[in-house]
Amino acid sequence: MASDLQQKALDYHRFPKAGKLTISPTKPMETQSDLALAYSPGVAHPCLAIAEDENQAASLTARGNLVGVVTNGTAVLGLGAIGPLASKPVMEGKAVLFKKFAGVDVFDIELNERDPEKLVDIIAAMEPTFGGINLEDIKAPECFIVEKLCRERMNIPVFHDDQHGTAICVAAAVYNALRVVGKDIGKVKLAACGAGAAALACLKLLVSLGLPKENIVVSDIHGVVYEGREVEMDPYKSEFAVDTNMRTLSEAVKDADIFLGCSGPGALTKDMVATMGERPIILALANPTPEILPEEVREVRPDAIIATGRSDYPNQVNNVLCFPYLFRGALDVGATEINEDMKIAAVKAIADLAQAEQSDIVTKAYGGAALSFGPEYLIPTPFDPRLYVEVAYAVAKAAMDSGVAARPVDSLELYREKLRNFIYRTRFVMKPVFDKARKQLMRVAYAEGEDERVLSAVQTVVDEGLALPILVGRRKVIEFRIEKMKLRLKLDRDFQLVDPEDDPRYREYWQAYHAIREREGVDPDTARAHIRTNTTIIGAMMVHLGHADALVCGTYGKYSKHFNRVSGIIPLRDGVRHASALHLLVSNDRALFFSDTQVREQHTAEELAELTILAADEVKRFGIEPKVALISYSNFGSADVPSARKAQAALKIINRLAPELSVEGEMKADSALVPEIRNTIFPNSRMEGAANLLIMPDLDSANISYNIAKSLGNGIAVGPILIGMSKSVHITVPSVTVRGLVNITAIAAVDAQDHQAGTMMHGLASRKKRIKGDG
Ligand SMILES: NC(=O)C1=CN([C@@H]2O[C@H](COP(=O)(O)OP(=O)(O)OC[C@H]3O[C@@H](n4cnc5c(N)ncnc54)[C@H](OP(=O)(O)O)[C@@H]3O)[C@@H](O)[C@H]2O)C=CC1
Ligand SMILES: CC(=O)C(=O)O
Ligand SMILES: [Mg+2]
Repeated sequence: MASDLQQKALDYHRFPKAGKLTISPTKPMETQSDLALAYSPGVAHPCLAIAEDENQAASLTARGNLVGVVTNGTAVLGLGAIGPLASKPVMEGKAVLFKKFAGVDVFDIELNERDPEKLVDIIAAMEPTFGGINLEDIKAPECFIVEKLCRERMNIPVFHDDQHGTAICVAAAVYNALRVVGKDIGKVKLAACGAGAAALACLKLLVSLGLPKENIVVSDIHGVVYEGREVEMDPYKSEFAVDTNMRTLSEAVKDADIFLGCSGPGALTKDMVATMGERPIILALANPTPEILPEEVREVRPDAIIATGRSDYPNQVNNVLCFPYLFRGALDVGATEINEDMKIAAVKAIADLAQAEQSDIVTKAYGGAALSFGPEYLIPTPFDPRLYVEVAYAVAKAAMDSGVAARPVDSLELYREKLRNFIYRTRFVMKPVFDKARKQLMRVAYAEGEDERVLSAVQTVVDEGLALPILVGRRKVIEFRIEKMKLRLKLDRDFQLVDPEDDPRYREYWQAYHAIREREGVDPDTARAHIRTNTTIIGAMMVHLGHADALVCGTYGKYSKHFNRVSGIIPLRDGVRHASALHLLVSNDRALFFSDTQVREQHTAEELAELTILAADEVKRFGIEPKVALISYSNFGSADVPSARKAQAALKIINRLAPELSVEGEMKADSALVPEIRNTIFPNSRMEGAANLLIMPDLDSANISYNIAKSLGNGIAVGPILIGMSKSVHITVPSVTVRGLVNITAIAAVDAQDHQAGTMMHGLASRKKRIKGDG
């Protein structure tokens, strides 16, 4: 297992390109004119503007979003002083986390310098380069000096992540854990193992939150840090020295309510844990190997609440929950430092997220109800997209309130909106769907099982544990292509096969198919021929007969043909008149849904209203609150054209059937997407902010606008998602990519789960019944 991880980690870093980072330009450099602007002579102008007013650097260069992750490699994770070069993978890792989780750019700087004062000189000299400095893995006590002097000398945030990032997450976890066990922070006893950067900062923050200092006993490698100790002491440790006869960690741990480990592997034993107080809280945070493993704790103390720094156990208390978002907030308002108010704001935001009542949207975003506040969920998971919004917002606000924001935002509400937009990029957009798909594996049939894109996608589906694939296709062809493509797929282990040329269910399928379609001109011979030759029909029959939970088809041929075949077998959902298709486009700053992009050429007002409600339900599956705009050539009655009248009528029906929906119209696309434009012409819009679901008047406009948006931007397309069917059937398009097939598989799987559980969103039938009931 360990060597498997080792090999995987080495391969991950080595291939396809060495390391984890690259630099990519944000401006075009295609023409001579670009060259003249980016470099000499044009570049002189931004230089002179900054020489005149240094604040201009924030808008003329990347500095305002650039953080230096700086180390000297003296306390690299729990690996010790392995040196600056060996620390580089960790620093590149931090850089990737900054970028992926919070859009912050990072240069990782590994310095060959152990002398704290010289280190400060080097770091301070880099101030013109950066908007902030994240000190990393510099050992105590030098790190305290480095941080203090840098903060004094520099006018940008300097933050030692191992101290304060860890402390913020620990404080949030302890605060929540105490709530779970019903203990008072003012009365608990804490034993700390490790008296370095992380441990001492955690203790300071906990004391400032009300944990009495006299209730804390700290140990390091030499045992308890007591008053009068002379071995390996420094002023920072001395602050926590207590007047006690205890000399060992075992003595300190006895009857303690909390163990805080920021030391090294295996420092806490089962025997020690056995002596702790009732319902002990154990934070074993050394990385990569904690002070004790959760399973060892459970052997002796099943009543314990356990957190580690690792991602493979529940309750990952790791500074990754904090540093990307804290810097996001600080940079966005040009904070000159990170002060106590900003840290406390981050603690509160993180703690509140785990405790927050989860709306059905958030529950869906986490793939079901599993994550509810309690012993196994004290603190949000690192992939929780809400961290980005809530922590950055809280920190930016605290910076502004405490007067350290050099560039305060005009409106905190608009700022929050901007943060929300960031997280809805594909990684986050698809994640809730992927998580839910993994929870209960569905059997997904692929009608074009011989297609190489399908085979590649199925490899990913198997690797990521998203579904149980069933390939429809000829055995020989599939086996040959798997071999040729060097895939690792194995029949029966990884996927099931339905071979149209040789399947024992042939007779059952054609007879059932004939029974469905005998009054539509399908005689037994035609039924036999269809089942022998048409894989979409086979796939749809599998779903109909319960041999598969979902169908994915459409990698070749016309959408309408696939749709006609599928809809001849799988009826519409109760209360739905017509199926429709939804496309999602995820760009850098937003997730935008378009409907109906594939199915019907024209819609009546009633049909438009119904497809809007169904599409909005689908949007909620992504954990996104739909904001719907009915798009037209006309802006709120500015033109008397049929599409405008249709949208106006549809809006009335939607308001009656789904009064809770945030929907407006009719409006032009720019009014929908740019609230400032809409507000000047129609200030009383019921839908606030930018729309994320665009309902187009007809198929042409939906498909054309979606394709233009897709081609112009660098957005990632998801879909089409077929909505309105009574079972999970999804028809993709011939241009689909492998990633697109993986995405639609997860969507089909989740759709199938909801159909099986009967948890499709409110639906039209129940809405219509309710309206009738209301009279
Ligand atoms: N989960 C998280 O988010 C984070 C976890 N950490 C982890 O915390 C640990 C310490 O990091 P950091 O504070 O930056 O490093 P420092 O080098 O500043 O401090 C390490 C401290 O741990 C003590 N220590 C080491 N091994 C043992 C042991 N076996 N028993 C008792 N004490 C021990 C050292 O004692 P002495 O002074 O006597 O050498 C020192 O006091 C690392 O494992 C790191 O991975 C750190 C930051 C964040
Ligand atoms: C997480 C981290 O920063 C550490 O273990 O050092
Ligand atoms: Mg660290």
